[in-house]
Amino acid sequence: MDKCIEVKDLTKIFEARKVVDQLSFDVNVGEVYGILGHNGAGKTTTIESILGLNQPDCGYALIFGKNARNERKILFERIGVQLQVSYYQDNIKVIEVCEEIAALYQNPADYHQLLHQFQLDTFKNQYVDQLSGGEKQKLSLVIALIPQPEIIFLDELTTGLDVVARREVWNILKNLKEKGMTIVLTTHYMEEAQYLCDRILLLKQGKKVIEGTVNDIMQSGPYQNLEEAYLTLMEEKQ
Ligand SMILES: Nc1ncnc2c1ncn2[C@@H]1O[C@H](COP(=O)(O)OP(=O)(O)OP(=O)(O)O)[C@@H](O)[C@H]1O
Repeated sequence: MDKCIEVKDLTKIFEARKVVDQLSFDVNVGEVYGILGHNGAGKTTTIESILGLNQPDCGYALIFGKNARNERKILFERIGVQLQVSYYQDNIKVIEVCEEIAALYQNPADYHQLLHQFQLDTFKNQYVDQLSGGEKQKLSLVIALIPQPEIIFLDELTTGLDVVARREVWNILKNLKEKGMTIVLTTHYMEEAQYLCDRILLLKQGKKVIEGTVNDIMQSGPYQNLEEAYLTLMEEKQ
């Protein structure tokens, strides 16, 4: 299997505390890879290191064999990103954000179609800061998909979505996976991880607890479901 992301001994220190601690893992092309862990486990920091948004103190992270800090321009066209906190210009409308983002890429997706797919048609002329939390989440996924990326990074994408919207997003992500897209996501929803992820990494205080398919993780103990496995494994590794 071809790997498109390689993380090796990644360590990030904030204020003398290792929030990511010698973390190593690979993501294969076409895989949905989920990073799970309690609040503050280091999930976002790991993604930010991979994306070159922070400088690791030790180790490295590569996308398509390249360091995102040094080769941002080359990687830019190939990656879509949705982060937990998105900043938009003041007084900008949904359609204007999409136009601006699309203008940055050589071969952007048809954002009208994406807005339609995410049922955001009716909000095209609404100001972004007037959108509900869930609508903003959906817009952030539209924006991540505009580059027609090969890999998308989704940081708690479905947090704040209602049950129906969450399932719609799951189906969209399944379709993207079927078309060969690689997806790296973080989530606090076990059901979501179980439904979407080919492999899962459990992270605790920046360290790998276990990595594998849902089946691998379930078979690592006498667990009834993924949530029980998660709670037990996270508890054990004190
Ligand atoms: N710029 C920073 N300066 C200092 N500490 C930071 C900084 N960024 C993150 N941290 C700390 O690093 C730890 C890991 O944060 P991170 O955002 O990666 O966690 P997370 O697993 O994504 O959590 P959550 O599930 O709550 O989103 C936290 O304790 C956080 O307070």
